[in-house]
Amino acid sequence: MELATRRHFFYHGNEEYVHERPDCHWCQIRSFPTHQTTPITVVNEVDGEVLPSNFRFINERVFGQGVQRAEESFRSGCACASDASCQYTGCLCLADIDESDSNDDEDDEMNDEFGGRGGFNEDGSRKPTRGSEPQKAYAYHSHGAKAGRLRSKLHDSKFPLYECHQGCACTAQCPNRVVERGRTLPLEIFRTENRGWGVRSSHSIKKGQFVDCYLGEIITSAEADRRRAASAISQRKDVYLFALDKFTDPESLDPRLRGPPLEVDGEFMSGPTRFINHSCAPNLRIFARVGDHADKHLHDLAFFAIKDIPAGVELTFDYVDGVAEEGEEPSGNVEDMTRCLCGSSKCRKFLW
Ligand SMILES: C[S@@+](CC[C@H](N)C(=O)[O-])C[C@H]1O[C@@H](n2cnc3c(N)ncnc32)[C@H](O)[C@@H]1O
Repeated sequence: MELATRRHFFYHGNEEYVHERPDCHWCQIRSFPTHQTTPITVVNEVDGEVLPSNFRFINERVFGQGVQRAEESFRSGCACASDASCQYTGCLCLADIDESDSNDDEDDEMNDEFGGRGGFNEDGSRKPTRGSEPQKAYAYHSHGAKAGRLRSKLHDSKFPLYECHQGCACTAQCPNRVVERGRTLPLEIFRTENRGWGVRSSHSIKKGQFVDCYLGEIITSAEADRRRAASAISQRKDVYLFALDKFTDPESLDPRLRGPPLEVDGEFMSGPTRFINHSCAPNLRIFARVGDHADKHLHDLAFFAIKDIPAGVELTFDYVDGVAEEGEEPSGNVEDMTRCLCGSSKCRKFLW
């Protein structure tokens, strides 16, 4: 433990050191309401390194300059009288879908969850849409042992997840509020042997289970470009910047969706997911999640498990998901590229 942090750790209650609290990672983590139930912890059993002192833990996203939620008058939610209704087409949050799309299967494999009846093709691609809005489907298993987990057909897809939210008539227990309810797992940031910090959980995680969101400062694309240009880590700055481009469409009637999209910068303020490393054979994937449809330009980035993950196994995602193919030869000068140390048999050898 860093000397200053060590002193602070033992004397954080002492008024003399109260000014150090905002910069103390331990105080930041400890202040979160989830600290008692699903804490974030930091361990280093490898070397003397501590988390970057210019990094701050946050538990909700921060809006940068020029970034705003939709005005109240544009906001809307479902009017479902019971939470159970939010799994069906009558729910405004899933409104554009055919009756047959909203099936209620308990088990994908047995019932072929979307079974050709729903809004998805066999390869996970979306079926043709009616009108300009894409169809929406209830993304989670509705009951049984898998309740609340992402349906298997979505694991390989790029579909956004449409959830109920605070503006809806349903309750906070509505089954279609998985991401909104937040992280339900403790996460540990740990020092890896060769890739800096990584993340794991002391709990086993089931395939389809929600893990956490990628948090950070939401900034305009102009500000993101400015930060890229000014960054001490040059093009690697991109590893902390995620574009909120799921709904970007130059022809959109909504000017906020015409692009360029907003971006999330997690380098200096974020949650534990900012420390998740890359693997060419990952156990997590990121999905765009929408609550209020008026806030599509601010959609969430939600990590879900795409495999059963035993307790203590490192959590990883593919940094270039869908861009790089297995066995693809690296383009560019290999000397200038960063070697991938994921260790998987499917390793593509380079990060970028
Ligand atoms: C988003 S950060 C992940 C957390 C990081 N390990 C840390 O200590 O802050 C991304 C950086 O982690 C390292 N990294 C992540 N995955 C890696 C991998 N598979 N092989 C080598 N380095 C990796 C690279 O240095 C990369 O720039």
